Amino acid sequence: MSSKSHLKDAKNPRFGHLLLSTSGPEECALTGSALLRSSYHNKGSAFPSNERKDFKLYGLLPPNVQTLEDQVKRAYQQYSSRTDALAKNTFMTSMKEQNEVLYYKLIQDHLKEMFSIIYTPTEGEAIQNFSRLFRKPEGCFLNIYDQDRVEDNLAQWGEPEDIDYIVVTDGEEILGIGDQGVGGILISVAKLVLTTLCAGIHPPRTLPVVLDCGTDNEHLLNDELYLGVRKPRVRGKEYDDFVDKFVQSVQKLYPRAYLHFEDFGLSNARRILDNYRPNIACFNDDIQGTGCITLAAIMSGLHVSNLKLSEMKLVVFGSGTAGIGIADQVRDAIAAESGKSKDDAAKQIWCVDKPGLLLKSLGEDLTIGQGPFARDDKDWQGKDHNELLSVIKEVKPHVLIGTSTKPKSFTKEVVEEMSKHVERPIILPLSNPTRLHEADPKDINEWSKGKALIATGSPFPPVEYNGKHYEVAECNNSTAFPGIGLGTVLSRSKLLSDKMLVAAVKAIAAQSPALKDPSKGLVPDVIDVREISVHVAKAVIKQSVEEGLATEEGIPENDEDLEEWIREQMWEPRYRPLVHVDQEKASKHGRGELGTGGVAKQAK
Ligand SMILES: NC(=O)C1=CN([C@@H]2O[C@H](COP(=O)(O)OP(=O)(O)OC[C@H]3O[C@@H](n4cnc5c(N)ncnc54)[C@H](O)[C@@H]3O)[C@@H](O)[C@H]2O)C=CC1
Ligand SMILES: CC(=O)C(=O)O
Repeated sequence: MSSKSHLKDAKNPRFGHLLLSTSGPEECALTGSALLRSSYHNKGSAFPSNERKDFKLYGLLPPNVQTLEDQVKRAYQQYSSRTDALAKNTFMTSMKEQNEVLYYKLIQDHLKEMFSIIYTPTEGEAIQNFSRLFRKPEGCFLNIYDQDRVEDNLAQWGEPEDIDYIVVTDGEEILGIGDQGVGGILISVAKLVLTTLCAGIHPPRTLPVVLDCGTDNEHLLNDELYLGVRKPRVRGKEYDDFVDKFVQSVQKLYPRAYLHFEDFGLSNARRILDNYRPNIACFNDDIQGTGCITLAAIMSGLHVSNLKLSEMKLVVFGSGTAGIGIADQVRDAIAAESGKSKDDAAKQIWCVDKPGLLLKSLGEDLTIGQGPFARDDKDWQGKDHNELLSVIKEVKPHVLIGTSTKPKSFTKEVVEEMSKHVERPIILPLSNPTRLHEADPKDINEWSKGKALIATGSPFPPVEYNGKHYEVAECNNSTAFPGIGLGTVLSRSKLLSDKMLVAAVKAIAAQSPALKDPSKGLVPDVIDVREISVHVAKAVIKQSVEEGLATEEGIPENDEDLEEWIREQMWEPRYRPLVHVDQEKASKHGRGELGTGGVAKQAK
């Protein structure tokens, strides 16, 4: 377990109200080797001599004092010596356990290169191998067979004001690789790493959680080293009670925390979101985050094609959590832009899944999310609706989205058919990991003769046609959820409303490089994501204030001040001076990690 600091609210001289502290000294009661083992406070070879003296570190470190930059240089050499992606990922996990500031600084300085290592696709591999690679636990493990302990287990992470952001998964539908049981904890960890990297959410104020409900993954059930509950997944009332117990405990213990649901299975994701959204500030990334980033990509593609949302026709291939999340977001945006009813707006969207086009006659086989998009059977009588290609021929869509996990399903024929009817087909194969993409952007580009506007779920290199280069944007919810979370956390919004999400989409779309140059990405590049997050957070905060949902009192009214206020509260990886406090003072803060360790309240 690494220790965490208690970041106190501080007065900002300029605005005169409370801010999360990002500067100034941090209090720490740990000394000697306990301090070196605290990943949040550890500076390793960068401890300055005064801190070596005050914190009893002499003799525990080699004599030369290094800068963070020196450390990054050394760590990057070590990272580069690992030859395969998974080995690089495990190296980074160890680095995080040893020194969080160095970990975040190393990634920040090599963001483009390391993003796919610490996130999809390589994190997917790490999750699949969780029980084999396991060395040190991170996060909160809650067990459906131990429901009475949920509140106590969660209470170990601090006092009511200590936690801002929780990511929780039940591990059922991870990153396109299905049920990973308890290994899902690593997606909660990875998404929180992104909130820090991309939006400056303070690492010690976050909490990754897995709800271990068993697994239906036979491979894991038969693996003698599997670390989770080795039983089939619990479903039905017992599952719902468990989720509810968790949510109620979070509300009781950490009433300020924003709850991010991640990678729940198809049958639960939407139900859970619909259930809690009216009452607490919560978010489902696969539904809403994916919906937001994809709508932003569509909006910038439509801008290039000079087309209005209300004229656009969209086919979604793979109508599960992400596909329907996108369909919802697009439908709502069409309705808002055109004044159409949601039902009429839904008529611009055709959803395809395993049985082919979703038709009303599928009845109870349709999920609650799919229902509103199912088409009248009579409109398709005598027409082939079983294959994607025939649906494309009939509908002649402007936009095709893949969230099916079916690789190579956007065939040459499909892409050629789309290109026949539309000047600039917008084609977004979003399934992760890379091997599951519905098509390779290089092929889409060739088959459409350079006309397609493409974005993908995982990173791809630029493509070329007739000597011209086209950037392939990564359309991944990682560009959306950190800024949405930052805005909701900073405004202490009671809820995350639809309008706050729309505001976020507009803020992302407005920053899309393709607006200025159509050969550039349809959504902003990850390298710019911190800046994008400031704009997204600003839009979210303003909307929250407008709807009377924000409870933070000191939000500046004017745009420039608001931006500065946001930036000042974003955590950055740099060493802050440490001030030694005694155990007695530390325990007043309620976080045991300020003490010498071994206290029940000691956090991660
Ligand atoms: N780029 C991004 O930001 C995101 C990408 N994704 C990716 O989208 C994919 C789907 O994720 P979820 O929606 O969470 O999974 P899901 O399991 O909820 O949905 C997948 C859907 O595809 C359907 N499907 C499977 N095989 C099919 C086939 N042969 N033809 C037509 N439909 C088929 C399934 O029946 C299901 O409805 C994953 O690969 C995931 O990594 C998900 C969220 C965000
Ligand atoms: C990106 C993401 O959330 C997924 O692939 O599921």
